[in-house]
Amino acid sequence: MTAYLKLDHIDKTFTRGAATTEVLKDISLTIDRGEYVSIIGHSGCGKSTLLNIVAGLTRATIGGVLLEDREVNSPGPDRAVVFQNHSLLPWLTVYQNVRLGVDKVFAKSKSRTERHDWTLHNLNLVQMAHAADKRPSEISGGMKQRVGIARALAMEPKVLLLDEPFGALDALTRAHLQDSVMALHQKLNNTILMITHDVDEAVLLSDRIVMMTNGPSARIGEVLDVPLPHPRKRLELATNATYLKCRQRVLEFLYERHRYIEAA
Ligand SMILES: Nc1ncnc2c1ncn2[C@@H]1O[C@H](COP(=O)(O)OP(=O)(O)OP(=O)(O)O)[C@@H](O)[C@H]1O
Repeated sequence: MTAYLKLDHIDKTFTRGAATTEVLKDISLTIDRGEYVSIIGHSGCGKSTLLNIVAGLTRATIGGVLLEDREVNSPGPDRAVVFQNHSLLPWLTVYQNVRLGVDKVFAKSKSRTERHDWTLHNLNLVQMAHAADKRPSEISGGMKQRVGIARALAMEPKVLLLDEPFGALDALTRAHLQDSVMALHQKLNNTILMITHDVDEAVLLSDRIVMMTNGPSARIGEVLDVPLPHPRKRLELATNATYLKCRQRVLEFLYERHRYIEAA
């Protein structure tokens, strides 16, 4: 069986003038359809660079990405990205922000009425249909992230790329949104690749956690399976032995074996 998403021997070197920095070294990973995979690692190790390569926003120096056996060379609606800072267009309403993507992707395959219904359907999925006519400045940070997720889902991507989607939110809003993303994953069974700094978030949400070593020349240090059945409930997991073991394993990797050393 071929991999759904394959990161194949990726190296990435940035060059500025005479200076070159090798950020990623020989990254290989395969992700199955419907899997939720998180990438965790210290600041600056190259997580966003890797996600951008999968998104097609940055080219790998060596190696590449295959999605259903097709090489990824540019951005496309089959790989929708949700960034830490929502990136909604401020002059458009919530509805229009989602509709814009829907019109772009489904201009030929859906009628106007279908595109309207599909936009509302996706706003409903993230419980934001009630704010359809509001502008981004009129809604909270958590709500903006929900709209960003609706916009991404509305493109029916093969892979959803989440770049620290909860990073800018307060703890409670973050927990609510994590629960929503878990519920959406249960319902839609989408394939998700997420970057996070947060160990609990990684264990709570993921089927597998990819741990990166520190840069430069960051590699995949370890991949951990999280064998907890879905749906998961955060309160029950707090005392679950498997959860605690996974959490401990990631903490050991990050804070013992691959401690972050501040540049001098
Ligand atoms: N366009 C670029 N040109 C040169 N260097 C870059 C470029 N983009 C990223 N880098 C460098 O690559 C390294 C990895 O950056 P990246 O943002 O991918 O790390 P990260 O793990 O996502 O960090 P954080 O967790 O802090 O967001 C950093 O040293 C960064 O300075």
